[in-house]
Amino acid sequence: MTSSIEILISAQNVPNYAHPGDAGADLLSSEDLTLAPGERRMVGTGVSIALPDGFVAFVVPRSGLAAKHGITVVNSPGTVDAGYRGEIKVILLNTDSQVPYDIAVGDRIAQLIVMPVTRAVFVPVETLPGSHRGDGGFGSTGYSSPTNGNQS
Ligand SMILES: O=c1ccn([C@H]2C[C@H](O)[C@@H](COP(=O)(O)OP(=O)(O)OP(=O)(O)O)O2)c(=O)[nH]1
Ligand SMILES: [Mg+2]
Repeated sequence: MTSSIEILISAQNVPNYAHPGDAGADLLSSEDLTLAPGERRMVGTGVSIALPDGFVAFVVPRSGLAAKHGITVVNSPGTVDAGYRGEIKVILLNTDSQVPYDIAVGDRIAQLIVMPVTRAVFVPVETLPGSHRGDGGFGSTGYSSPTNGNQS
């Protein structure tokens, strides 16, 4: 069962969840523009929100735009802090090297995911406690299926 919270919003177009249970509510462009091949642009949404303390909103790409047109969000996930009251902007990138992409007012350009967030109290120490993984990372476990014995 999906939980929900009320979020105060000031918006020309309120973000909408396309289906019950969707994690992302679609953000609409407040501008007409064309993204040239390879162009990066900060695009307005006309949306400002007042997130309750203890929540964050992430601006993330739409998979359809990415798969069909190579349009992505450069800083994905874009972080909207609880205290931010400005307009949510989407930093779009046209990754296609040849085809421009037209955006009209009202087009769904990205989606917003609201999540609870935990703040850390960082405690500096000389030595960290050990762990099974240790400092292995960046492909240390290999790439093929771990069941076929080939760890390369
Ligand atoms: O995709 C994004 C990312 C951020 N923001 C807004 C909300 C966020 O709270 C604020 C600052 O974002 P962030 O902390 O990622 O950017 P910064 O470069 O660290 O800026 P600042 O110094 O203002 O924190 O900008 C957006 O509207 N869209
Ligand atoms: Mg910041």
